[in-house]
Amino acid sequence: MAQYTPMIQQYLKVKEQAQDAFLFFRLGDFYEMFFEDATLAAKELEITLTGREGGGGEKIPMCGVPYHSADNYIHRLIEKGYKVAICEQMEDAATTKGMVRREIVRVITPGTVMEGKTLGDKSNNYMVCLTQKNGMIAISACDLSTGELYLTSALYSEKWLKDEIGIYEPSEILGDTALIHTVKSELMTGNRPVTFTDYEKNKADLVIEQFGETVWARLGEERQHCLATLFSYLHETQRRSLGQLTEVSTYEPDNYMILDPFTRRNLELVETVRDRSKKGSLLSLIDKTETSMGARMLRRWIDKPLLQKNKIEERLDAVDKLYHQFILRQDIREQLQEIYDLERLVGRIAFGNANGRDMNALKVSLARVPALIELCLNSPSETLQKIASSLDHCSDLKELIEEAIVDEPPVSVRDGGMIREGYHEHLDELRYASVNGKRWIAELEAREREATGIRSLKIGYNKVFGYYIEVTKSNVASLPEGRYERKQTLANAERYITPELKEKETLILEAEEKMMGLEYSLFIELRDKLAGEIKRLQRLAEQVAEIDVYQSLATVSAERGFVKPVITDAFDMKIKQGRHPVVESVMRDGSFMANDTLMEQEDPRILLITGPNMAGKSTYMRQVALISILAQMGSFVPAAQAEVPIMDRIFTRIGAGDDLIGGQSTFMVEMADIQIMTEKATPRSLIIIDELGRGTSTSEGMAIAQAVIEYVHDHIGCKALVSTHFHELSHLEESLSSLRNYSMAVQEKEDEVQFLRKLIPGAASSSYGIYVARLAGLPGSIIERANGLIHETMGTMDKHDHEKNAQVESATGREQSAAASEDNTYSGLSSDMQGLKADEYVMESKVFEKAEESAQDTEVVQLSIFDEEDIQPKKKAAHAEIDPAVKQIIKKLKTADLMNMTPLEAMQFVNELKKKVNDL
Ligand SMILES: Nc1ncnc2c1ncn2[C@@H]1O[C@H](COP(=O)(O)OP(=O)(O)OP(=O)(O)O)[C@@H](O)[C@H]1O
Repeated sequence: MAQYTPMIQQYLKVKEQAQDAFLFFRLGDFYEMFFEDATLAAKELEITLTGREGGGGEKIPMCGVPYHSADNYIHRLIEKGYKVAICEQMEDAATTKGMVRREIVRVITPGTVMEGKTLGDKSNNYMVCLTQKNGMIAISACDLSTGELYLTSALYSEKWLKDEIGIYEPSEILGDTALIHTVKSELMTGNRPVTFTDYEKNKADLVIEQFGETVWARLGEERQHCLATLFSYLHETQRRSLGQLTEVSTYEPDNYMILDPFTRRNLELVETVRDRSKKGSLLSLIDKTETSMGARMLRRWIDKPLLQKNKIEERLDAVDKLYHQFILRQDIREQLQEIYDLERLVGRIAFGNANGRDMNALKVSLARVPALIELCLNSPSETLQKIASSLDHCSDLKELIEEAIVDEPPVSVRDGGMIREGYHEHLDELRYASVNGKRWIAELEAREREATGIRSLKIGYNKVFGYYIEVTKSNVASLPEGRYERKQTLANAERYITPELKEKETLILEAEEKMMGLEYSLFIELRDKLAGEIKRLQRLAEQVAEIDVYQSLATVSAERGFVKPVITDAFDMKIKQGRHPVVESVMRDGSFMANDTLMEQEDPRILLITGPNMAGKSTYMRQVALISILAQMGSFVPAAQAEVPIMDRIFTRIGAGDDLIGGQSTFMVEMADIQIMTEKATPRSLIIIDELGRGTSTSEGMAIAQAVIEYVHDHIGCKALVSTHFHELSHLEESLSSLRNYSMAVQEKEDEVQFLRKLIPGAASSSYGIYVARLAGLPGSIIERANGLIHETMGTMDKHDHEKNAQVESATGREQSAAASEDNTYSGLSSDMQGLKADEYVMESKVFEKAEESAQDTEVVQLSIFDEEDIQPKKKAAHAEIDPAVKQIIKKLKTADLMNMTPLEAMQFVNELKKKVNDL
């Protein structure tokens, strides 16, 4: 340390307090960065890296950004997930002897950013804090820019933790090291990077100071601990009081329908699976809100559909009343259009970084409130009337701003020009002095021109010399001697001052300085006054948001022909002519095929849907889920008629290959999810499984699919929609009393297949995979070859007449090998195993209920081999001895009781064996 200059020493001392952040160190008009900060910032911000003598001989890496354009650079770093600590000069450099004191005044982090582009137009920016205590996990989520603060807790469950965090899509997560470690690898959040901070300090007194003893005492211990941790961090980074956090909204996780991150994503509730864009999601379809706080509230409603019938009905009633009132909706929208983002405006006022323009935006917004109240009071909706009659006009606050702030104030709050004339007497006097002084100067210019006869003489001003008289060089000789004191020589001109000019200058500058100081303090006084009324303003923002959401839902429902659902406490779901709102919206008018849904306690409770690829199975299943979600959030639904029971959870397992996360295979993820489903689903849940078991071999996949369906049927007893490409599973209809086969209708004409997109009773007869492959434009040679293979298989199957095999065989190469082998037993397959070290071994296991011939329980093992070149099974020479290791594995498989294993166990067992075969 000693080798460095005092300034660098000071830098290093401050930097110790902000080790995980870039330190923006104020030096005059610049924020400078040094050492590693400088090297990295130069790279990230694409600015020049220089060096500075800092003592110790070597040059210290340095880079800097101008104070006036720092915001832009700060936000670029924040967007990349970094933190930025702002270190300011705490003393006036001009009047301080020695080193100016410097301190960190705020640490801006991705979760605490209050301004700038980083905050998307409408969406929230949450920071989430995770803690655990007494076997409970607590989560608090805070958006400093809007003043929202949510708090909840539950018994320790990793699944719940991930589900809940997924809803907030936080940009920053802090708290308990172990919990952070748990969520870090698998977090399903939006496109933004997430910043993680292990943070375990906590300060209860900060929370008590913020919300009072009573609120504190009402919180459970684990929640207290969580808030105390969050506030400790906020205090450390923001270093000021957080007036915008006026309330803590606690909630119980089981008050809302549970939608895990996979389900939210699969159903494309807020963004699409393909490119994670908002466009194409359910939210973007139903978002006709006019205000940002309305848009955020709508998003919260989608994230957390309600479970209480009366609350849902209250919302539905408001939508219903507006649905039928086109003109009223228009009028309400017109008022809302003029209302700015109240939550963020108010947030900035409380935080202390609102400027004159923010004040005026608030004023303009408040001006719309009386008309909005009037409209709602006269609406036929009791809910809207209720909101309107409790709505606070805040017109006193509007008047305050109106009296104080000019119509077009500047951005900066320090340069004056904000306060209206007549607002403050002394300010007016100072202004008069300054204006008079300037007028005097203008007159002086005219007088000097006349006295000297120099027409081009002018009076100018700069920061260094103040006011001066400027004369071009060619006219200097005409100046009278003695009166002018030369101050500056330019290429073509000379600049002079006179004692008279300097005297006036002092008066003007003093008045201006005082004026700016006074304006600033008047502005702060007004801002503080408004900040003191923040609760009223926040309540107003929330009520405006709610009105906005109702008009949005009503507008969409009317535009898209949605109907009011009947919410029931019963079990049955009855949808007539249901539609997928988003798929329908992108289709030409009328071409979407509506389908009914009927699911009852007894029969049918589970719909097993077969049908070719592209037939519309996924669309159908998703539409049922979306209708439920829309209904429970209080919206109309895309159907001709709908009776919707309240669901506690929608669970979807859609086997798309795009959900590879954390290095797990799709199949592993699928199985882990199914395991959670078996644990969590209740009779009031809706389960949607699309193409279960696709990620593994046919026989395994089908065995698992069957076992899962049986489990859902016998042990969970909830509604389920299951689509499968295993047509063989349709036999389940015979053994499971509440399961019915359905399929998506197709029409065959000669060589053509037409998808009718109609759900019909009964299983599909064919999968038309090859037809779809042709539609997708696969080369003719491949299509021909595939057709050939199918026929070959069919021929072999006929020959063997293996009724039991009909369950497992499909047109893939693997199965052909097994079917074509002489016998599906150990000895029959043995010949295939010889000399195939270089080939891929694929092993499949299948348990048949009963071997018909032997009339006793038997396990049949199939081992088949692919040749890598053409994925075509090849029979190999049958002489050599079987490898003992292979024998062992086969034995193990033969004795394994696969059917009595849980799906996860079965999968692990088979994977283990596969690995052994591969290791041979
Ligand atoms: N009810 C419908 N009316 C009109 N078009 C539909 C309907 N349902 C689906 N489609 C169209 O068919 C396409 C395929 O639908 P979907 O993905 O649901 O089929 P799928 O049977 O699940 O196919 P796969 O098994 O290949 O996933 C959709 O993208 C949509 O354009």
